[in-house]
Amino acid sequence: MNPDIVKERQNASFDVQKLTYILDGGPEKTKRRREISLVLNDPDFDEEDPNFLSRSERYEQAVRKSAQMILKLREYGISDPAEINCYKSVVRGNFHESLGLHYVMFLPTLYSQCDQEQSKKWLPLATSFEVLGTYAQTELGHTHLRGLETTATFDPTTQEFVLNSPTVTSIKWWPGAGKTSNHAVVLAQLYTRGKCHGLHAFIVQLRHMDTHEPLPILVGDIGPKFGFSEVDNGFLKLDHVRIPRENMLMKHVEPDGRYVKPASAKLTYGTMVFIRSLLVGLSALVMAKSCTIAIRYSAVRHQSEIRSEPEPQILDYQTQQYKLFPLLATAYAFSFVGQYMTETYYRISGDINQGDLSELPELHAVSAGLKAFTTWTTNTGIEVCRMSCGGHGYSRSSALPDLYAEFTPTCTYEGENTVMMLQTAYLVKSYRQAKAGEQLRGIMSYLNDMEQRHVRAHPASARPALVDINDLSDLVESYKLRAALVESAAKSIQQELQKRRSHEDAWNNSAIDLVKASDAHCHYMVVKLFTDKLSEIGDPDINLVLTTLAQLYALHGIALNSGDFLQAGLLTVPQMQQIPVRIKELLCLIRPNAVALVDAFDFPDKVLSSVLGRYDGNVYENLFEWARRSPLNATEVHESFHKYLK
Ligand SMILES: CCCCCCCCCCCCCCCCCCCCCC(=O)SCCNC(=O)CCNC(=O)[C@H](O)C(C)(C)COP(=O)(O)OP(=O)(O)OC[C@H]1O[C@@H](n2cnc3c(N)ncnc32)[C@H](O)[C@@H]1OP(=O)(O)O
Ligand SMILES: Cc1cc2nc3c(=O)[nH]c(=O)nc-3n(C[C@H](O)[C@H](O)[C@H](O)COP(=O)(O)OP(=O)(O)OC[C@H]3O[C@@H](n4cnc5c(N)ncnc54)[C@H](O)[C@@H]3O)c2cc1C
Repeated sequence: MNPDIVKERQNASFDVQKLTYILDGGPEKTKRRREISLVLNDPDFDEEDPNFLSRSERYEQAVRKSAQMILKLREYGISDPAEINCYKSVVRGNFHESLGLHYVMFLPTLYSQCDQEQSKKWLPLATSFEVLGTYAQTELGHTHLRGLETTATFDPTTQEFVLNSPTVTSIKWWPGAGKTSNHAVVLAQLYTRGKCHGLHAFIVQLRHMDTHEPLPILVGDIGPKFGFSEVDNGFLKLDHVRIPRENMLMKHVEPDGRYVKPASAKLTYGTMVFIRSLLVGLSALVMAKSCTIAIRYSAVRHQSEIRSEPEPQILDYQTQQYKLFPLLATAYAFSFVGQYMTETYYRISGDINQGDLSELPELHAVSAGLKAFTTWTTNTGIEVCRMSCGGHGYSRSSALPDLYAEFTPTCTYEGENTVMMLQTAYLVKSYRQAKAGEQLRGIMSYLNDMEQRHVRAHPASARPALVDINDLSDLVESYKLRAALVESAAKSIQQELQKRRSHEDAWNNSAIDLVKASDAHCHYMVVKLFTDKLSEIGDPDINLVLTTLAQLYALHGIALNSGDFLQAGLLTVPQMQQIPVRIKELLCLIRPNAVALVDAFDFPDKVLSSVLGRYDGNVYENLFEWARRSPLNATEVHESFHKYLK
């Protein structure tokens, strides 16, 4: 064990184990997660470091691992979805799996959209993995749902739907598992009795069940990408492919071609809402991994000097702390927001299953906004962690390049982040409702008293100081009032309308304000949820250290967005000047606990797969060992010498 890291752990002011329990949701859950993590010792999962393999080899290794996972899940009798998720995230490490789409999109779509008869047919096939599925929605030319071109036309004479990709732009593009799957949920515009009824989901068989040969359908892999090398993102061109009427999910077409409206057309989009909710938790997980790597490495790396010899740990540099500790605070904040998002998703989707759709718009708005907010922040955060590790952060052995490459598409997939932020229509609508005197409930209720508070551009000196910057509840209140930026967005729309612009143009001309308002709303939610969580934590030592992190998270966010807070007169200039001073004090308070705080995330070394983030801190000898395994070192003299240099 590296002596620096031993010393760091001795300095901790709280019980790491107890904090792990809080993150997991209780000691029982930690125990079970650790039991599941024992799978890492299973020799059947021994594998080559993917960084030393070609793309095709990586795909093959991933398929083998996916198949092993299925067998092992059966062998160990793991069937609870949360446990399956835990098991898979341990085995997957920092990479995706080729059967991922089957689990996260195909199966959930079947579960939520099959009627009884369809469930009876498809669920046994899909849960036994005879049917391997993907989710084919995006097309070469469009992702915007109303713009999708693939058609499904009902033919009452044969009781079939005819699926067709009429143009190049209508070819399905991106769905994972282009080579792996034999079925797809295909999203297509439904036509019956000559009328279009919008997007609906259909189950389409793509490949022969025994030989895996494609049916008369063009299907394949779209080629190498920025990351996602284990995943065969695919293309799919359907040329008048016929499927039985029973393959339409939620069956909205009667045998005579009559269309029966669903309770809400948006139920077809449910799987996207599910994944967006999951991505909030994934952001927390990846931010936590990145911080673990960068902070442990910063504790064992010595460089340069502060006073005179010996060289200090780089974690003692104030600037290093300023790079990493706000991200550490963010990892904690997002962990609690992830828990909230999961609970909210299951609560509201439970109501939806019972026929109560009243909270569907809120679930959509919250999951879309938080997905965008947390993935954007994490995406930037991983890169900060990587650069804070200097040159060694650039080596794939650090895992940070892979974490970035695998995570960055979360800002794009499942709804491009700007587009998701623009789903703030809901916020503006809520604001208008509140203005008209309606009492809002839930997370939007803060808009009820906006008219009284009148938060808007104001000379800061003209307003009384509202905020004690050391008081978290005051900071939450400030974020809440800043979230009233939605008022500016609503006003911008109003002004545009007064200029006789159409509603659509008024919307587009206010889009920057709308995204800002949405971002401020999400930021408020994160600060509030983090602060609320503190009241649940009884252990005084843990409460203290998490309060310090929450304060850092809130104040750092204000420092980054000082213009908003000053403009709205929420903070005075002298208060603003105190914030950097307080942030520096908080960095000093967090410093002795930094390693313990990342230890509490409890990532096994194999899951981190990072030489820099090793628990024992023995970085250098293992870095040398890792480099020696590089395929270029397989022979002392590389063949290119004989071919070209000699
Ligand atoms: C420590 C923590 C531990 C935790 C650990 C946790 C670890 C977890 C680990 C797990 C690993 C997970 C990751 C795996 C990897 C995944 C692989 C990759 C998968 C990628 C798959 C994909 O990438 S798959 C394709 C996704 N492709 C989109 O995402 C299209 C976006 N584009 C749109 O989504 C629409 O285009 C857009 C813009 C809404 C306009 O929708 P539209 O066309 O209908 O038009 P409008 O805007 O007019 O909307 C009309 C009205 O519908 C309302 N509305 C719209 N959507 C609604 C909805 N969903 N629900 C309700 N309401 C909705 C709207 O709010 C309006 O409401 P209103 O009328 O009242 O105003
Ligand atoms: C790794 C990966 C895996 C994927 N897996 C799947 C899958 O399994 N199944 C599937 O169906 N799809 C999948 N996708 C596709 C993914 O869902 C889309 O790429 C995503 O929804 C974004 O759409 P787009 O690529 O068309 O981007 P575009 O929408 O073309 O975005 C390009 C730019 O235009 C801007 N823009 C677009 N519309 C607006 C607007 N209304 N207002 C303001 N700005 C706008 C965006 O902000 C962005 O800056 C995957 C994508 C990736 C990268």
